[in-house]
Amino acid sequence: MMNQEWELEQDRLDEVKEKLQEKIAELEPEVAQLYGQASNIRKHFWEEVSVNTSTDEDFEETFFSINQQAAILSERERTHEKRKQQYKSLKRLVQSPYFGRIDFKEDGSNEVEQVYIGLSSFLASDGMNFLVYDWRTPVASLYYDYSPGPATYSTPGGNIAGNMELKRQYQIKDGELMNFFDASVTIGDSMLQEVLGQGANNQMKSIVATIQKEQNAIIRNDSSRMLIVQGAAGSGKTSAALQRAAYLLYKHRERLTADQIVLFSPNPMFNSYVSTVLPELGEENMQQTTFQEYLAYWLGTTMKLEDPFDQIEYVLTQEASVGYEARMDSIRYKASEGFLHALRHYAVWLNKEGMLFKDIRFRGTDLITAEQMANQFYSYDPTVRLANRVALLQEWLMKELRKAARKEQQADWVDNELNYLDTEQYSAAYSETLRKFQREEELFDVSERYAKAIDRMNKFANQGEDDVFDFSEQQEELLRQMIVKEHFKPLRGIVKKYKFIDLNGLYAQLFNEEAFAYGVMTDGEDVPVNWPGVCMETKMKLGRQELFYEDATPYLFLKELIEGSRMNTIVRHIFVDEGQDYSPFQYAFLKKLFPNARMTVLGDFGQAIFTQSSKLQGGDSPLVHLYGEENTTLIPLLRSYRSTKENVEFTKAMLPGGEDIIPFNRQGIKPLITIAGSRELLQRQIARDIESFQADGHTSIAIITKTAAESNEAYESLKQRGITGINLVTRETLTFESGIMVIPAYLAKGVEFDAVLIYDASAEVYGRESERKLFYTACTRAMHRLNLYMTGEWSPYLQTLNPALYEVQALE
Ligand SMILES: Nc1ncnc2c1ncn2[C@@H]1O[C@H](COP(=O)(O)OP(=O)(O)OP(=O)(O)O)[C@@H](O)[C@H]1O
Repeated sequence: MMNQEWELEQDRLDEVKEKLQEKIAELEPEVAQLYGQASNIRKHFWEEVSVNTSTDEDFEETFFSINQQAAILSERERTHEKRKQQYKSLKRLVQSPYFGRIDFKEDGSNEVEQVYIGLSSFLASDGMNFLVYDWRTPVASLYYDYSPGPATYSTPGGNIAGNMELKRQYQIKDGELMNFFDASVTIGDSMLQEVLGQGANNQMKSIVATIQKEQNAIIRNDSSRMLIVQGAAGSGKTSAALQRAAYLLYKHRERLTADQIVLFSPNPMFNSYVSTVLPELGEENMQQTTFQEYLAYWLGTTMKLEDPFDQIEYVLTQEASVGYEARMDSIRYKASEGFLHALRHYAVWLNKEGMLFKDIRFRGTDLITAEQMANQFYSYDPTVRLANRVALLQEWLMKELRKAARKEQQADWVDNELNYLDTEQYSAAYSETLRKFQREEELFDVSERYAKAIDRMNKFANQGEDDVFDFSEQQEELLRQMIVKEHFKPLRGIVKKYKFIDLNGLYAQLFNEEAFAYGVMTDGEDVPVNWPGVCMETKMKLGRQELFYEDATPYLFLKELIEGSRMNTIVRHIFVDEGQDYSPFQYAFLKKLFPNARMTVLGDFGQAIFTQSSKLQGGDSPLVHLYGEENTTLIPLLRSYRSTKENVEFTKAMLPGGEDIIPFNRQGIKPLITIAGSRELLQRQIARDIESFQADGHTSIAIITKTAAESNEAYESLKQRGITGINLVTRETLTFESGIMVIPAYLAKGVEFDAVLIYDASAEVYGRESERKLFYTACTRAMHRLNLYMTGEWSPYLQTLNPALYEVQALE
């Protein structure tokens, strides 16, 4: 029986491969021509944002119409692109045409349909018969959601119910059938066992062949504005996110393109780690960025920004320094919803009083003073929103500048500049001036006058010498205008770029030591305990034109309350990975920045290593408040796939609430705790263990440290001990390489290794309760092997563990 089945499957595979080859041969000549044409993907999506000075609705509408035009224009390009894509996916299919099959009998029908599922659909030449169904088609969801028996799937036309008679998984490599299993006869998921048993890679893999039911729910969710996934370490959050992006691109292929999806990653290295998944699935990559990149784009030219890794280094290493407690208070407070409300109220208060401006000066004197600006500003109708008033003031300032420029034209310094010109220079400057004028907006006004001048000249030709028009006088006037205009250019720049607003002053004004004043400005917000310290730290940093990481987003938030919000209406989906690491502020920001986007947040509060973290679920989750409970779906993931059962049992035991985590049943070796009598012994043992891991065939090995300084120490000591090919990963590292690496825990977020060595797990290093999650994050990076080393007292997180969960060895 089995042999017969095997033959049938083999024959079918051969047939499909042959048809695929035929189709490839047919497309080849056409595609050869199209190659070399670069795809046209938008790189900096925020360059396309615009300032909103009117109502949100107005703007959305304008943008919508612009979008439509752009869509038509790019349609042609897309057709070419589709051809190339089709060709590429056929090439991929030939290697492995499908990975699954279900036999489905629809209720009321006598026929059993065989549905083969692969990376993309492939139709027989009659155009009717699906030889392979794309894994994202509605019918394919049966494969992920059901075991044989009654099953239902939904289509745009409604639900279809029936009976699944068979569910089969295939392993096809390089076009060869290696194996297949029927779900009804295999115990456990052997396919998944095999995939998870493999080594870690420096690139994330696609998981389409083994997507689990609860992951499928994330991938195919297409109704909620906000989808939150709270998932244990290694539960496949990032994997699900990437397959979800591929799913959305497929489902909405007529109107959604890859550049309308943006992924926010924890660091640039992570971007490189996940960048191959979508292309592997036959889709163009989505846009990937980090929040820091966004901050730097808008603030980086005027302020020196601290990044989140500087901040965490400070938090982890500077406990003994003066002002530490105040800074911690400050970080917590500035990430809170309370501060968000405070800033919103502050903008309302500024409508009545307190706006701060900067004098506009010219050649050493005040042209328009801050006081004049304030008077003008507060003369506008008080019901006009802050940003709109600023826009009015901006217009007024432009007008004032034009007035001042006219006055300035007769000034002595202009005479001086004119006098420097000899005849030749003079006429060259004149024609240059004219040319410039013709290019500029004010052309109308000037050319009108010029036309009049020509007119008068013509009259002069007719009327004789008496009525001589002094052409040189006109030339001079034009030149004077131009000279002043050139000198006023920076002033216009100040106005256009809102530099007449004292933003630093406005932000600093909030941090007036008097809690009472703060309450007045923010409609009664309370201040944190260490308020004077918070105020001092903040103002000191601002005074140096620098911003702490915790200040950068609120500062930008205030800037936008004043200047108008920037928004991008093109992007339709945002994915935020490691979502627990973002503050409520950052979420408020993303919501504002992408008004037309749905948000998918993936995270794990168990790995919340930053002080400003947000809870993902529960009544106090800022994420649930963002779009309201009715628009939010929460999907928990409790099964952990990355690590062996032994590793998961060990790590979950140190996490409060970890008892809910369910390890995938993959057997391995218990974590090993090595206690060394000295640092020397510890380092020597680490070097030995690395070699033995390598001998066992583990290619990706990470020595995980707490801080950058510890990383340096580990790196140097291993080099000295003759371990070669080690990469020291710092926050500047852009690509994720496999091999041996030394890496601080906060940079190892989201990635995984065959073997993890925790460089120093003693209480001296991981002693504070606040660092428990950092430790947990580090340990959960291990797929197969986890070793921990220490010289002194054990970290308290380990002391309380059941000794049956680990092995211990002591070195003297
Ligand atoms: N359904 C699946 N089939 C095969 N492999 C899977 C599946 N789900 C998860 N994995 C694997 O488990 C590992 C962890 O997945 P992933 O990195 O997506 O988890 P995560 O929840 O984002 O983890 P963390 O929060 O710890 O960063 C990866 O190697 C991934 O390929």
